[in-house]
Amino acid sequence: MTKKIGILGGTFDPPHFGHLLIASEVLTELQLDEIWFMPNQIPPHKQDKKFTTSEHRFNMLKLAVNSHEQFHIETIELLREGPSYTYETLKILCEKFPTYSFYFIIGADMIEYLPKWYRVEEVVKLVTFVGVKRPGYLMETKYPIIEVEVPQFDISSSLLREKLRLNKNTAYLLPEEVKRYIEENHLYGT
Ligand SMILES: Nc1ncnc2c1ncn2[C@@H]1O[C@H](COP(=O)(O)OP(=O)(O)OP(=O)(O)O)[C@@H](O)[C@H]1O
Ligand SMILES: O=C(O)c1ccc[n+]([C@@H]2O[C@H](COP(=O)([O-])O)[C@@H](O)[C@H]2O)c1
Repeated sequence: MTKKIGILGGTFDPPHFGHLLIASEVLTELQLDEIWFMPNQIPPHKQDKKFTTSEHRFNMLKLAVNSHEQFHIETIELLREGPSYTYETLKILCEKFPTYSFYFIIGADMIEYLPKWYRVEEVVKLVTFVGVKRPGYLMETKYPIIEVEVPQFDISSSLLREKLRLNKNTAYLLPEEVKRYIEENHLYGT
């Protein structure tokens, strides 16, 4: 069976409504069958930073995507040790699902960073990149990208980590279930 799959790769530390918004908009605009949220083990470009454990990031993502029947989690990168190079991942997924077409969703910050991706020239042959705007970043790139217009939402995991650390209001920025999980597990200084 052929399927059109959108992949949203990320660190999801924590997942927020910006992630869910772009996934939902791309799903409907491109008439995809499913979105696979794909948390990485070690983001290739942030190898020197510290992250919340894979287990907590996975659990939070599960709570975030639970209520949407076309949203799924792909754990391939979480199960692989070392930096999660997208090229390595996509090679495996394309072999495993030869009849699927993959659409890799990235925000404008990542579009700027694409020239530094490991074997990006090969990556563009494996997937269609779908770019979405993000406040403060340009959409310009020499790589082939489909742009999907989404309402811009100036929110990031870094902003949320900071707000949670300072015990500031996070209502309407992330799902309540995720917020509850963060508090119960005392993540981000809560
Ligand atoms: N508010 C947003 N608008 C558009 N794209 C977004 C938004 N938030 C995240 N993305 C995109 O989602 C993907 C995964 O992002 P990631 O999990 O790293 O979250 P982040 O908010 O960018 O995190 P951090 O602040 O820690 O860098 C990336 O392609 C990123 O560009
Ligand atoms: O493969 C690479 O070289 C590469 C470099 C930077 C980012 N990525 C991937 O791009 C996605 C978004 O990254 P991030 O850091 O915003 O979570 C995520 O799936 C990363 O693994 C991939």
